[in-house]
Amino acid sequence: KSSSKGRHMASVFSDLTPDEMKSIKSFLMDQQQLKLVPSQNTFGNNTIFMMELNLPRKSRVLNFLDNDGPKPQREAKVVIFFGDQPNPNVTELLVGPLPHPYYYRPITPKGNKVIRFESRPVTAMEYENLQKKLAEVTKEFNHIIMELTGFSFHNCSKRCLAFTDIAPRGLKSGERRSWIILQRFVDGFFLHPIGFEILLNHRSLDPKQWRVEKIWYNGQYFDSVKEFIEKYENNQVQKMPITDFNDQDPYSTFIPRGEFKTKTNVHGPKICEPQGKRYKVLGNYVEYTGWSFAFRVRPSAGLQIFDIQYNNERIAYEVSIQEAIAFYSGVTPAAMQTKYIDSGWAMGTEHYELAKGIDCPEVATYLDLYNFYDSDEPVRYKNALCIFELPTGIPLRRHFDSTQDGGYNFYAGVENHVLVVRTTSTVYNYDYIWDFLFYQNGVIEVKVSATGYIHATFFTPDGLHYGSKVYSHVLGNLHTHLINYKVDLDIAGTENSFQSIDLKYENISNPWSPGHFIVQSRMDSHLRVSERDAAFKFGSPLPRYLMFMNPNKNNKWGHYRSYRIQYNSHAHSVLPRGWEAEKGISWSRYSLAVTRHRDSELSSNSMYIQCDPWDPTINFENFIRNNEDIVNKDLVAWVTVGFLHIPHSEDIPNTSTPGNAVGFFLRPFNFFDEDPSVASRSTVIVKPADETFSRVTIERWTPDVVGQCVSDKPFRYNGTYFSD
Ligand SMILES: Cn1cnc(CC=O)c1
Ligand SMILES: [Ca+2]
Ligand SMILES: [Ca+2]
Ligand SMILES: [Cu+2]
Repeated sequence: KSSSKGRHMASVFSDLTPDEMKSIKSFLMDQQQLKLVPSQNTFGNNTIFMMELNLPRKSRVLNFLDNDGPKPQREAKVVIFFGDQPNPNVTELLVGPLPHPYYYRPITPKGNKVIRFESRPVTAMEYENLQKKLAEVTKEFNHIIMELTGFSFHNCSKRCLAFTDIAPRGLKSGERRSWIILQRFVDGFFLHPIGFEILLNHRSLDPKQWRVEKIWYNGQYFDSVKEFIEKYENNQVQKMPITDFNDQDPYSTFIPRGEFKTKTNVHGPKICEPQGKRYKVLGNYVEYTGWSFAFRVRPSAGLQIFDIQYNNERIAYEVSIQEAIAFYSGVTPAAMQTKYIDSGWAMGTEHYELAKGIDCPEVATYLDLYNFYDSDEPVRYKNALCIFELPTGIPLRRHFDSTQDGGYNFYAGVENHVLVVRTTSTVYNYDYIWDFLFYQNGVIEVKVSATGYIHATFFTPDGLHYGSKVYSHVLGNLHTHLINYKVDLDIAGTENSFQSIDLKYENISNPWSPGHFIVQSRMDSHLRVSERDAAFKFGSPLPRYLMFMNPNKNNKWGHYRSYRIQYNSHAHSVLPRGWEAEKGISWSRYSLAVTRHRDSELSSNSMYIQCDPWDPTINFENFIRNNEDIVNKDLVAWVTVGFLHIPHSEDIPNTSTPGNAVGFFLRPFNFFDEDPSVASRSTVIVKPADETFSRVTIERWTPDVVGQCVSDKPFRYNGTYFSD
């Protein structure tokens, strides 16, 4: 397929353009019956909250991609906040056709469930009101906050307070009351809790009705502001003054301090492309070595890669981020309540500009992304996605064929390069770096690295059961990060089966020494026939080989063509099955679950679960409840990776990426007849030209001289240990 055809095909997955967003908005605003008003109005109005591409059904897309069928109609999914209704609710509308829409209809959630108004994500307008309310309610005890901390919400100049609201917002469906942590508003304010946490009920559509329900200060609970003030004045409050703040202290900042043994005040190595780019980016379509694929970035969860092909053969229809959660523990009410479900914070829209040379190499291709989320216009996020080719610094393959006497028969090696597609999500304190890597040997790596600031609470001595003290009065709270991915592999077609392989010991008579026994391992393969049979709960070991295979297609050697899912993860579940908020993240019960592909089971995530995990709009458990047959069917793997994070002093000022990356590989297993990287021309073969090894012949398929950026000397090789 030509690059221009590839680009045309990939456009079926491309995100809404700013022009499409504008025309959808003006079409909907013209629909009088919807009574839509601009989004920065009050809560009691009907507003457009967000819009995104509505993916066409897979069968229609495949008909377009594979059979020259018609291009599926482009449609959008638009989320409306219906505040101006007797029963305020959230409704999703299907709007089309694009680019000039003339119809819309509600998308009915499974089981006709109404999306409760309380389950909507918090908007900028709600935050403005929360900020105002906090200023208002703290006014009454501002003198106490000042006395204890020197910081305030009022006339505060360089000594202001910030806040972090945590979620879920209550204890049962229909509630909207958030614990709010007060912090000093300085660089890295997440690391500056001052000891106050406030429970604010903000369910009412009229912010005047919002009420403080509880105050927590340094280990004590109070039912009202009045009770707190009275007890404080009667010396019934355990005070923990923290007025010794020093604004020269770099603690929570990125400012360098200390010295290394060797200097770092000149540039380190950089990536360069001496003969130009070896990949193509055409809109949302990418070609690199044998690979081609399409991508999009959805507002809730971010990057999705589609139609991944190697040598014009599809390997996966979709590999995409579904959800990222961080569930915490602690002794303060905010810490014990924090169960972040980040698609509910629109992590797919929180992709800010990538810094050249730090977030991605200088030479990367940078693309802008557009969101229509909690705004009245498309908003451009400049350089928010990057694509680059990276030398991994380790050979893809190599061999030094020694003669064992100081000489050699040949040296050969293949340079290892990988194409990376990267976005980031800064979800308040945390920064996730999302990578999809394409290796030349047919391997795909999917990886998330966590960095940013930890979520910290005020230190009280009992907090030490739930984390580490990382500064005076600051506890880094333990939490588990879990990330769920959808992996819709289509191995040599859509009809696939799923098999696990592990080893079992056998004890057999030794055929070459009667009376002795051989104990060895033997493959123990297990075809998984139903969804339950292919749902692997955390707590039981995951078989080591997890294979998507096509039982109708063999490679040259008679094996079923397969791809293997290989984990790089240290995850565990976060709550007992069925316990309250756990119902909203039932995918997290399983490290892996393989289900039948259903267009009605497009995602495991929903933006509404963070604010209502108790009665979730999507329940992943329902995907496997009907325990469908999965032999020779279109299958999807739901992969959960993650890690336990017990913060420690080296998380100050930031969690760093080394050791904090998890993910998985998709590796060919008898899919090809040999390693497809044999097509790589980044290969060098060296052979001695004579018996004295004084001359060598070098075979290579790339220019002799790399070019200025690495060295202006040609590649040389000797290989012996007896010449210089
Ligand atoms: C406020 N918030 C929501 N998610 C995060 C990052 C994960 O812990 C922070
Ligand atoms: Ca099913
Ligand atoms: Ca599939
Ligand atoms: Cu963490």
